[in-house]
Amino acid sequence: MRMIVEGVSYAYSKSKVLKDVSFEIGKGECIAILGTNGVGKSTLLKCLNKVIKAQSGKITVGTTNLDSMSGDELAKVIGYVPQNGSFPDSTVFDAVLLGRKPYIKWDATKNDLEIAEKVIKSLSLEEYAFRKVNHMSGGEMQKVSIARALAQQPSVLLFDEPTSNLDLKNQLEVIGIIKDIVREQQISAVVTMHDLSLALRFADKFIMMKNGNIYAMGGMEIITPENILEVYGVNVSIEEYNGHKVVIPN
Ligand SMILES: Nc1ncnc2c1ncn2[C@@H]1O[C@H](COP(=O)(O)OP(=O)(O)OP(=O)(O)O)[C@@H](O)[C@H]1O
Repeated sequence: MRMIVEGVSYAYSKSKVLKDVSFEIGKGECIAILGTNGVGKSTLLKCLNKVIKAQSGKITVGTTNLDSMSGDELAKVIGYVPQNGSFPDSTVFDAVLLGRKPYIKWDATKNDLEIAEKVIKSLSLEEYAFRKVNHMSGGEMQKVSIARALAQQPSVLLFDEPTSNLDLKNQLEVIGIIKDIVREQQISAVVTMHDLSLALRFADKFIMMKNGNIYAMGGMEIITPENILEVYGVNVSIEEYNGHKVVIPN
């Protein structure tokens, strides 16, 4: 479903973090949100999921304004994977099944259990399924968080640095899975990222943030040494290697 973000602003007490941010995400699109530490990427994701309420602006998914949705309605439409997700004291299977909560009326149905099982398999978490989630490593927990959001089957997925705790193989695997799901199910994903080369492999669109606003937005063509210097203050070269663009600090 299409998500339209119009003029979103947010301040924590007096410090303005987001200033009039507007953009759109189409079906089947992955957008990478880029920018320095503290620029407001996580704050933006939290506003998109109503974890915090934007002080001005409007966010619509399909034709529905987020403000008019109940908690369960919102959870069926938007899945959010925070930077450091927390879990109740449960097994991995039950933690993933929690993603089905907005759909469950009394007890989980066969369909809910099958969805949880399928998602666990797709993220290669089978061998952990009956382990306690709170006894897992940071990277394993990050995968469980992602699995829980996928089990929710939302139209828009929001990921806050989904690869920050993952090793190289898992980074590529998780990014690949997100991309495949977005394409196959024609949903949308908004992903904050620090690794520009990984973002270039993954995203269809990029938003570069600076000073609480969007500095540049568009396709791969906006990831230029000039924009990177302006946004991150670092001189880089962008080279092509094996068909992939990579960002190399000079
Ligand atoms: N709960 C809060 N109360 C007050 N200030 C906050 C709060 N959360 C974040 N901030 C401030 O808002 C600004 C934006 O934070 P945010 O977490 O959105 O940045 P970010 O771009 O996601 O950073 P990072 O890349 O380091 O994760 C920062 O200056 C941060 O210190």
